Amino acid sequence: MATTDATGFARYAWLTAGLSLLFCAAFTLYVWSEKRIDRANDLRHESELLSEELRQSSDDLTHMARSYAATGEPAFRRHYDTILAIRDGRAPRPLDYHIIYWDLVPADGHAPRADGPAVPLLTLMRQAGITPAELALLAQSKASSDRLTGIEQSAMALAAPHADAAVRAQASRMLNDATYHQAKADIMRPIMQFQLRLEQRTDASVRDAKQRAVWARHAFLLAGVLLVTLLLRVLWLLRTTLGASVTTLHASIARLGRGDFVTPITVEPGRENSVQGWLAATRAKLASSDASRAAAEEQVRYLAHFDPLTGLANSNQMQLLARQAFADAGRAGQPVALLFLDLDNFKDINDALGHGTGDAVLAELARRLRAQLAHDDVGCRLGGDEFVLLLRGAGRAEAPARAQQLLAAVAAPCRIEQYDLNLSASIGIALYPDDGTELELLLQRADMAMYSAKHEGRNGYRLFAPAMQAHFTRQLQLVAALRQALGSAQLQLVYQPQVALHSGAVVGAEALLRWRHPELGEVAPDEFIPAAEHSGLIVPLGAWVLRQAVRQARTWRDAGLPPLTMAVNLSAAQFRQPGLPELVSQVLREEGLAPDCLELELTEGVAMHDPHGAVHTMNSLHERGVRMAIDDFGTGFSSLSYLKQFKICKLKIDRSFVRDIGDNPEDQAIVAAIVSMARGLGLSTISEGVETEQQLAMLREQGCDEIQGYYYSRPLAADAFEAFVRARLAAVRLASDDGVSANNRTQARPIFGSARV
Ligand SMILES: Nc1nc2c(ncn2[C@@H]2O[C@@H]3COP(=O)(O)O[C@H]4[C@@H](O)[C@H](n5cnc6c(=O)[nH]c(N)nc65)O[C@@H]4COP(=O)(O)O[C@H]3[C@H]2O)c(=O)[nH]1
Repeated sequence: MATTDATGFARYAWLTAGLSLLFCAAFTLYVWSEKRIDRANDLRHESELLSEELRQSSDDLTHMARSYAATGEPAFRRHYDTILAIRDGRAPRPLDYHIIYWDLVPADGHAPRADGPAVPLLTLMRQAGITPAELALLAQSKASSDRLTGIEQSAMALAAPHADAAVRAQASRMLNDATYHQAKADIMRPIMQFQLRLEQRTDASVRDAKQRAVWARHAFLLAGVLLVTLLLRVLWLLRTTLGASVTTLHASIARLGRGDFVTPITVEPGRENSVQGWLAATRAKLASSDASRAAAEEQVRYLAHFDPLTGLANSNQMQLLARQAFADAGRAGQPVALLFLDLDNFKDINDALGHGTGDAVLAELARRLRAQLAHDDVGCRLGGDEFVLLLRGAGRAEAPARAQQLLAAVAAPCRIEQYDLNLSASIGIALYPDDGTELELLLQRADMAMYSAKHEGRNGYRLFAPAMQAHFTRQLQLVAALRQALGSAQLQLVYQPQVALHSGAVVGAEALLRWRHPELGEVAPDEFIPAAEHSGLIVPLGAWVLRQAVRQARTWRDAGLPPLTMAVNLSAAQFRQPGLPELVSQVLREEGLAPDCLELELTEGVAMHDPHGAVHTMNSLHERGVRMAIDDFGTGFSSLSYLKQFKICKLKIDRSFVRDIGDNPEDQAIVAAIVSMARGLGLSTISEGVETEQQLAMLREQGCDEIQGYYYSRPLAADAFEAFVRARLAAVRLASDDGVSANNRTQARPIFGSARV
């Protein structure tokens, strides 16, 4: 509708402009017509004056001639000549001189007016716009008058100043006889005819002009009325398009210009689609975007201090709140417990159920934690599944109980979406002021304590102890030294034989890493492997081990040793590397070893941490012909369904079940179950940590396939291992030559079993 109004408005505006032009044209025509009337009248008047001048000059000449004839007064004769000279253009024409000559002749005889140009009367007549026919009449009259001047001149010649009375009387008769009168009449007749014609012609043109003026006036009036009507229409349309008066509109725009989006702009009903309506809508939008901007700013302010997922304070805000809490506690002489809480196995939830569920778990966890906090305690989310809680007034006596409450709250049954989850957390506690007065230090120490809690089985809490600090310092020291040691002679591999129970032959070797540091001395793998895993160094370190072990296997094969399987430990971080299968293939290719000579050992925990990913990686390695074994089997929580899917060939029974197998029926039962299950799944078994003959006998009884342990040999340097294998081979051959089982011969006397390398 507004568009229609605007179009109508434009159309009417153009129409109005056109009509205005028409109005002006009509007005101009009217004025022009009126001027034409005036001009015609002026011309008539001027022409009449000129014709009158001709007649009057003739009369004046007659008077002068008669007066001179009667009186002989020379002045009359002079006047006569002057009139004639002016009429013929020989003397200057006095300014404003028309027909009256007498008023130019005052008593003193001086001319009263200034002189103008000398122009003959006929020339003036010609210039006055008189038609040729009319001019011919005046010329005829002028010619008659000129002829009469001949009679007059003759009469005046007779009446010289000293002429006698009879001569003068004769001269006067010449100027009054019938001939003279006839001549005079010849002058007047054409003038009369001229005046008649002039009258008729002028009347006609005046009539014409009047007629035109009437038309023009009517057109002008009509255009005026129409213009006013159109103007009113245009104004109405303008008002409709604007939707309000110009003043109201101006006020509305001025308000918006000032940034006032709050005061509403009123719109008359039905005028929503007008300029005022649009302004009102724009104001509403601006007001709403203003409100959105304010809300966004508020949100930004909120996000600067709070975690949007849980509504808890973020680390920025925690700094402020912690400083406040420590300052208050410092003044009051009270303790503050800083609890560092980390969900156990949260990564599994995220990986298995997705990040959306993970977020829901974190939100639920935050809700539970908040419910446990006193009003002046502080709850923060540092990021991920890490939370920090500041408990005011909680010292060494109270903090453990509070931590226990929090752990219980976390462990309460939890249903997120369709999942029933068992949540647990590990908490590290650092106390203000005992463990530090600075937030940074307390956080670091609580973090250490939390890691200790994780290390010791999770779902628990630990108070910070200085020993932890020593442990972490040692870990840092080891990591730094290990980084230096990478690729140097400090690192060596040793190889522990793996013996087939049924033949007593060495069928494989497990590669084990050794580190001798020039200052730290021999560092145990149980110490430096976790440090390497923690720091990520295990990835390059593991790659180095893999290449060294594969190279050694190839060297032994080239040296003529019987086929052996080289077992290499894979850490969790290595196993998670997306390029692991490619790396393994590359190393085998470059070192020239058949893939089935390599066996990668993966702990049960690592495999079950992300079973989906493990299946994928194992499939890829299996396709490349590489063998896989599960290390430390029995200590984790393998799901049988996954075990079925894993492309493995061997289970390595953990040494904790072997240690007491001779005396402990439970261990015997476990080992029997593992062996039987492995057979069921088509897997072989190897027992580690076999040290005694009794253990060996029990394992043979249970049907275990292979043995690894000090009973046969400690891990050996490469050349010692080679010697071991050759010696064992010779012993086995000798035994078979004697017809005695190699097992019977060798089991009682392990070879190279004396020194740990
Ligand atoms: N008490 C006893 N122990 C025996 C016996 N036979 C062998 N052992 C020890 O048991 C460990 C077997 O290795 P693991 O279970 O893979 O456990 C290994 C493995 O998890 C890790 N590790 C060692 N080398 C590497 C490596 O190159 N890469 C990775 N990722 N981990 C390694 O360090 C752990 C400890 O290695 P080591 O100290 O070499 O300890 C070795 C070995 O010396 C025995 O009869 N009695």
